[in-house]
Amino acid sequence: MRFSANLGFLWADRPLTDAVRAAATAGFDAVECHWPYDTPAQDVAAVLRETGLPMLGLNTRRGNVAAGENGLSALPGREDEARAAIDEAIAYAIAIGTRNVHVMAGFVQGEHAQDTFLANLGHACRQARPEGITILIEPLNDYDAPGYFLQTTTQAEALIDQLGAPNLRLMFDCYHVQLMEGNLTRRLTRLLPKIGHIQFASVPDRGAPDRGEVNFAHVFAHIAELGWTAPLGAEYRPQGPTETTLDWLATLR
Ligand SMILES: O=C(O)[C@H](O)C(=O)CO
Ligand SMILES: [Mg+2]
Repeated sequence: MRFSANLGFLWADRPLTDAVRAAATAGFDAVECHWPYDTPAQDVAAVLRETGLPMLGLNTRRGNVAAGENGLSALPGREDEARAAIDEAIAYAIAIGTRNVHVMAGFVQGEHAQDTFLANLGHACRQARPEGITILIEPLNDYDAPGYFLQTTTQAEALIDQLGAPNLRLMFDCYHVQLMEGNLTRRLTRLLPKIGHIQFASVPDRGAPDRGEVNFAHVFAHIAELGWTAPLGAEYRPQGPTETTLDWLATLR
């Protein structure tokens, strides 16, 4: 199994460039991040060259974070901002060689939200495709992100089918999926052709994967049996310094 350190949570107390170095030292095979925009892309590109780690993915900006926003792309009336955030994310991804951009939907419900999300995703897929970039959508659980537009893999699958863009895929975060829908291994098997990236954390406390209600040794073995070889994203909140939470890296590899 290969693993990617999600630097939105792991080593989140360090500048992004130092966090990349820490992930390389700890033995990760790749990194991914949430919102890298405060760090110049050329600095990130340089540290990725230095360490040899790929940055697998990044997110579009959330909007007005102080006002509690968590993405713009399903918000009716905010299309210009949403598309600017998408274009910015794709440009940043190109600059650092990242192949996945997660387009964040936002807190909103309803039919207009669905139409808006589909239209903005269409824009994202069209912009990203010539660059070889995949657009990801990720269902978030309703306990941590109440009212988020995209909450289940069933909903994400319907959106992917409806848009029909070859470079639109599902970010399957085992943590969110277990909380909302469960049945992880059957769901991974069925959805595999539509999955662009897989993430994990213990459930329900979003800690390291060697605890909680999900047996990740079993889930990871199943993912390997399915033929998935890309690094899996460790997106958990370390309780204490990240280095002290990495025993699982040796045992689950
Ligand atoms: O929270 C998550 O699971 C995400 O992967 C993310 O990118 C930020 O919401
Ligand atoms: Mg996630």
